[in-house]
Amino acid sequence: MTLPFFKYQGTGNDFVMVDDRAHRFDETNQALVHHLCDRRRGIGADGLILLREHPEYDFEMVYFNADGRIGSMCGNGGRCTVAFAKQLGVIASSTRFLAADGPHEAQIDADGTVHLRMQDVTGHQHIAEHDGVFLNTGSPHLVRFMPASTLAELNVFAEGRAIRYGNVFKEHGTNINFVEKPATPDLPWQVRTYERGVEDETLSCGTGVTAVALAASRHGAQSPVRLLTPGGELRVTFEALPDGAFTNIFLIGPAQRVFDGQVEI
Ligand SMILES: N[C@H](CCC[C@H](N)C(=O)O)C(=O)O
Repeated sequence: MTLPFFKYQGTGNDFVMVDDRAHRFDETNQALVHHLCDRRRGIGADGLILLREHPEYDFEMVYFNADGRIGSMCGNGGRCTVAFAKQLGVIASSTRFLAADGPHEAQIDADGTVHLRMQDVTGHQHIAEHDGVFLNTGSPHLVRFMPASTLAELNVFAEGRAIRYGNVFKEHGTNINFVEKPATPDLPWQVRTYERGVEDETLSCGTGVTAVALAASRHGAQSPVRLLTPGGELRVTFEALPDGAFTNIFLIGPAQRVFDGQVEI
């Protein structure tokens, strides 16, 4: 059997996109998703996304990590799914869709930039053992602020892996974002992320930079926050509430179609 697919990327976080409006893809088939995301034996991607019809929303986004596990939100994937929905003619330039963490709104500018509204974020936790702040922006994230000029040389794979499989997080896992504050406020915050489910550093993580922007607001960052990942620049806007929660959170950045094809399954 052949499966038609599209390949998208957002700041270097790449996804296999499947038009599954008819709900034919078996979402319990972890081995198949894992195979399709394999960079040597399959198409290759950090994750796979199904675009499905939904009775109350423009569409539903069903996200899987490269290891085949389903369940949490993906910010870069969300922007790519919005661009994909536009390509398919499912939406025009604005939409309301459903993802794993609930409803999202989004808009696409004429230049392809997608503004994706994220869920409100209510709490954050200091994790002393890992010298970081933990928050959930649709997916779980630890944010660790690094001393100046140390991020470029950091072994994100080794450091991230030690935290992800350490006592605090080993059961459910977490994504880990290492951050460097800019030397002057007009420059972007630099971020490198170890991603759960890929179990490696990726070029960019959308829910990750969202978590970084919110955590950085306690270190002087003001909305809009510019964030530079190895795969490119993203922006996050938000409103901080007096009780410590955040609302009106938007992740803003590009989403590009790379190629499409058919794969044997
Ligand atoms: N790359 C994604 C994050 C996926 C989250 C996933 N790695 C997990 O929490 O299991 C993003 O752009 O938000």
